[in-house]
Amino acid sequence: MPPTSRDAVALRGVTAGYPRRPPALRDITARLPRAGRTAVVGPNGAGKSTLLGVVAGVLRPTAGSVTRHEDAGRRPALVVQRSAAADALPLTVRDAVAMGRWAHRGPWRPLTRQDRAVVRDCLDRLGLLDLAGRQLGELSGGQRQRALVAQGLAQDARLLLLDEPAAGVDLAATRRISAVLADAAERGVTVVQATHDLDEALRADHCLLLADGRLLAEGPPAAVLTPEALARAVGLRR
Ligand SMILES: Nc1ncnc2c1ncn2[C@@H]1O[C@H](COP(=O)(O)OP(=O)(O)OP(=O)(O)O)[C@@H](O)[C@H]1O
Repeated sequence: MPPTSRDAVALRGVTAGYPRRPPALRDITARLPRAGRTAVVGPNGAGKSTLLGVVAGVLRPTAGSVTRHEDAGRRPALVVQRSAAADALPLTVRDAVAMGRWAHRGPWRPLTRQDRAVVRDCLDRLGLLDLAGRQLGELSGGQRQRALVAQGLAQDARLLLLDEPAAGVDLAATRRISAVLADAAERGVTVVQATHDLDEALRADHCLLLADGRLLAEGPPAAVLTPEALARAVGLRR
């Protein structure tokens, strides 16, 4: 089904990539349905992170267009995988989540009572209240990952983009993140997540399957993630 204005985001013929490299995405036409969860699936190097960057507006396509239909002046929230730079900063978990509110207040502005309530709620939803005073750099990988998801949630964006939010996270935390994202979608947020977890992808409302920078299939996850399509994606079948 081609993209329509009822979708949160429409990509049309998008080609994008990095300087002096062949395109990481080639001629992608796809839709991201509003107030639902979209899973972006594909092998390493398929272009999932690049697609999230293009949708977030941090990477400009070299051809084609990305239309975000429900921005209304609000920036999308992009949750990337943990970075060494963020880990090195002297931040508590609460500080890191509070930075999510900068999207509303501007950097370094004092938080309002409402901001603090949002931060507390996001910490609670990710099971981080007990860790709120700890330094981000002291957390385990999975705990830090939850803190980054909480920071994304605190931005209160209409469009929440997450790059493998459950990478390196244990089963209980994976379920918690999944439930938090489902809840956000029910509240009207358009949630898009890159994932290698096929069970998680099957819980989404919509799925994009990428391989080698191209869109192999798009639609309901169960229809997209067939054994044949997955074999094609990893190059086991033409
Ligand atoms: N900053 C960058 N500079 C140059 N090339 C990059 C950069 N980031 C990604 N690439 C290249 O773009 C292609 C797509 O990478 P991308 O990170 O989007 O894939 P992915 O599907 O997210 O992979 P993974 O599952 O490993 O996270 C790869 O060939 C990769 O080497």
